Amino acid sequence: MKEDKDSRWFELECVPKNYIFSKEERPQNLDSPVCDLIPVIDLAKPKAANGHSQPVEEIFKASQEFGFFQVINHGIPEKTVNDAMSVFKEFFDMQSKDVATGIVQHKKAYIYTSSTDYVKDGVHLWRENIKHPCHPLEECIHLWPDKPTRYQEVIAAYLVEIQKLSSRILEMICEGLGLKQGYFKDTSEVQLLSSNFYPPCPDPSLTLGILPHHDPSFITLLYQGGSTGLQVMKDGQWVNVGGIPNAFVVNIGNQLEIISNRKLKSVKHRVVTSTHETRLSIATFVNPSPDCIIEPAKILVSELEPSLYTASRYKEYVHSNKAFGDYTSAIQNALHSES
Ligand SMILES: O=C(O)CCC(=O)C(=O)O
Ligand SMILES: [Fe+2]
Repeated sequence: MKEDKDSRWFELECVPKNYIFSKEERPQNLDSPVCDLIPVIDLAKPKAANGHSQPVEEIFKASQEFGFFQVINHGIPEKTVNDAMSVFKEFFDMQSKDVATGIVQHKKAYIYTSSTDYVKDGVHLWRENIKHPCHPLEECIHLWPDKPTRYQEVIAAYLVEIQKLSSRILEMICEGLGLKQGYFKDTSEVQLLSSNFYPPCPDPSLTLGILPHHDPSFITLLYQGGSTGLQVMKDGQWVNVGGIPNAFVVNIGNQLEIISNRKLKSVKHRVVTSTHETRLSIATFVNPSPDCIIEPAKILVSELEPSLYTASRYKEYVHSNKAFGDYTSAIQNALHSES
């Protein structure tokens, strides 16, 4: 660590031992190119004269093949997104200056974890994170951080837009699957926000920003600015997702894989670090409501295509899979344990 007491945990010349993953878990081939096969879908494309509109078909194909796609011309104002990014930047900057900051803050209904959060066999991720529930929005807002002072207002505005965009995308997925319109309407909400700050790392070949995982959501909408670092598993290889400013990365989560009876894929992904780039991301999880029973849609099950999953209540699924990591219960119960 530098002598300067204002220096932050990542301002180092070498990676400390407790951030080094085992040889098997370390990323390899960090220099591989961006995978330009992951579709970038223009949501402003005109509707086709008959049949499905073009985005519906593109979204469906991408969700089958990659479980991931990016959307552009999505209608969320640039200012709303930029404001949210700058609030998170300020939030993470403030954490390092706040002497009272513990390793984990579980204040009100948000959970901040610093870089010294053991994730795997005593190894830390190269990141800081904040998570909080978002639904119902009016009940959640005042439980979020109140510093920076704009946090609650700016993030609420961002989530209103994300809710609209995610409903639109889910409707297109419905159409692609042949489910009736509004299939997800009353059972899906933007339930959880998780923002990550991944600073530059002296040796990215030793560290990870986030472990390989599947999302426990219907869909996840991720804003990553123009930065790189997100990798997706494709045919047994990690491939890089390109950084496109103003685009949202959308991925299919486990619950939609179940409902679609595996027509759509929930695909493993992770984040690797960079020597020179700071990555700031905002992930928003569109999840089923806690009491929703998740099972393959009846019309997608037949004698030829039998159900591949048994029904389970979403909240039970979340608890038994520790879907949101060590703080799963705290997150699920956040609204009822205000302190
Ligand atoms: O921070 C990122 O870019 C990835 C986040 C992610 O995959 C998640 O939170 O599930
Ligand atoms: Fe994820």
